[in-house]
Amino acid sequence: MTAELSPIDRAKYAAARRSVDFVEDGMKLGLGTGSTAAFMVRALAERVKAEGLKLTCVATSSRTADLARELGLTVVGLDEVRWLDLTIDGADEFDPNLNLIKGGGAALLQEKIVATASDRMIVIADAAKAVAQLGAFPLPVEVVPFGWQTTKALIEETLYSLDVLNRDVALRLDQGKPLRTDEGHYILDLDLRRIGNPRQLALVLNQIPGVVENGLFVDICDIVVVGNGDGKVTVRDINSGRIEDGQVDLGEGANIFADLGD
Ligand SMILES: O=C[C@H](O)[C@H](O)[C@H](O)COP(=O)(O)O
Repeated sequence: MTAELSPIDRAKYAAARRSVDFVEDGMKLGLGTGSTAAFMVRALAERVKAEGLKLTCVATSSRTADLARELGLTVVGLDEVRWLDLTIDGADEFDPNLNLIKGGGAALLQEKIVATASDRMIVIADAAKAVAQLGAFPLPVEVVPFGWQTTKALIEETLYSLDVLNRDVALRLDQGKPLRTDEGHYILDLDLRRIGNPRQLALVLNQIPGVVENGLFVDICDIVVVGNGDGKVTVRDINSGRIEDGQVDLGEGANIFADLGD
């Protein structure tokens, strides 16, 4: 079954599978959004079933909440628990300092709130998401629909004042209409090619009226678990500097992949 999966999906599964080893009984857990996070939710549900773990989960999107509930996980609102032990989520890019671009799946707002309210954040990714400098992936910025074109112009002016050379800003569409986030906002994708100073850009963008949040996660992620198509995984902890290599048995994913219909 796993042989039919693309190498990228095997890499995502490997990272996801390894990440759930960090989950302990009784934890309050943040569940990320996206294809890698979906593998994690499935791997987590298998562990919960097999070991009878008692977990309280907070989802970062309606999609993740639906999937987690469907798989029998207990999902509550963030305000019911206030603080989480751990959040596991995907990313669109991560740099050597474990700063991230997130929001490719339009869930960056809830993702940032949940990750910030967690003792630790683990990012799970295939190796292609590792970059020397953030920015090849267009940076998602969530804006309110009211006056969004004015907000877009203000963002462009701000990028100009920061000497950002490439500053293409595009409204994200879904079937020809502006994509709406779970909160009803729009997403502007900033194609910047290179982000020299993610901390500065994140702060400046959030000063612009109409901007709700941006997809730069600076100093939020603690651990990255990087998966490869052959099941090899590397765990890197930015706080301790520890790097650990391991291997995930891709055959263990057979149930999960079968559920996906692959
Ligand atoms: O809004 C979506 C999230 O930030 C995702 O975690 C991110 O886009 C990575 O998604 P995927 O695992 O599908 O590449």
